[in-house]
Amino acid sequence: MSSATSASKPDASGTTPKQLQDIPHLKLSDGNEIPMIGYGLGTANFKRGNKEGLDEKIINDTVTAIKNGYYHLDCAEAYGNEAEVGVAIARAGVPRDKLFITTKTSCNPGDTIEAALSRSLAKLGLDYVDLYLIHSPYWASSPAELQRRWAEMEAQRDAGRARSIGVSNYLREHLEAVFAAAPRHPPVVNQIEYHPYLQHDPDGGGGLLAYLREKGIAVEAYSPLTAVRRAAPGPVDPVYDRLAKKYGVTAGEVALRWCLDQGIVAVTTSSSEERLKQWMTRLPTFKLTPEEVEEIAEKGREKHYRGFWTNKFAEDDRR
Ligand SMILES: NC(=O)c1ccc[n+]([C@@H]2O[C@H](COP(=O)([O-])OP(=O)(O)OC[C@H]3O[C@@H](n4cnc5c(N)ncnc54)[C@H](O)[C@@H]3O)[C@@H](O)[C@H]2O)c1
Ligand SMILES: OCCc1c[nH]c2ccccc12
Repeated sequence: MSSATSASKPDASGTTPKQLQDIPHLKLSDGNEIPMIGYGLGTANFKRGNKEGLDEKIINDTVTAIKNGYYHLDCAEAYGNEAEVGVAIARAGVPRDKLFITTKTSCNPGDTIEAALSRSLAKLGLDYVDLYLIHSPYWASSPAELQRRWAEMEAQRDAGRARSIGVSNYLREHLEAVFAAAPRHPPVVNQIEYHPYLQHDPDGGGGLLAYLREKGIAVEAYSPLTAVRRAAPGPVDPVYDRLAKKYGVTAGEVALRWCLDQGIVAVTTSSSEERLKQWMTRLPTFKLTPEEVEEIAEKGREKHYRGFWTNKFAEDDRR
């Protein structure tokens, strides 16, 4: 099973806040380590339309995030901004081995994983990614297709072009299909929407979290701030507010800590430098007790909300 560590990544660039040393890392079942706060490029910063040329705002926001210690970047070919991220990585000047870069393949019909990863690496200006994910299982029409694609993912890990490989938005049934083929390199991560109003096991997910634990698959939570924003107001508000007051932080920081304190990586985002700084400096300074984690979970189970992979994506609420 993957486990949280406080392993630090000492930095040589001089741009890193001291607090980065305290951002926890999670040990994945393949032995690699992932920073438990990720900066997402898929909501506030995805590229709208088929715009030609580089979007300077995306580049600048990403440089700002990296310079504030967000060394784990969550990209995808579908976000249309890997070239901007590549420029930002080069401009930020942080050594490659200090960064943790994830991207995702859409598994478009007629495409191969090898070709998709080659395109992503070229845009990112990298020769490997730290984590390569299959963005969703919804392109597949049979278990055999999921198995064939997974074998292609394994080949990329063997080739050293993806240090770790995983999936996103997979339900238990999709993972069972992958495991039925006895993979040589099982998925080490499932990136899923996760917050108090979508805890999966009571959501028809068929014991997804328990299954992930059993298989040693780490959870990455995307949209961890849903209960303080898209789905607010709701039953967790008074608990978030009480704990925010207790720890001298914002409700958003309590929401992020709720993931970390369950050993779950939080993939969040913001284009506000002030907020990014606040998260990076304050998140390592407090911890929820197991009772507080459970209190939020219990209140969260009173409401259901899913923002992504419904028939309609969450409203565009870029901030
Ligand atoms: N794999 C997938 O299918 C998938 C789906 C959705 C998102 N993602 C990834 O996860 C990342 C994060 O997703 P998200 O944006 O939904 O995460 P999130 O829930 O953390 O929301 C982040 C947003 O909340 C805003 N915000 C932060 N603090 C706030 C506050 N106190 N009050 C109000 N608003 C506040 C931010 O400015 C930002 O726009 C994406 O960029 C993407 O990389 C992946
Ligand atoms: O991963 C976030 C959801 C998503 C899937 N495909 C996209 C394309 C653009 C922006 C977001 C998404």
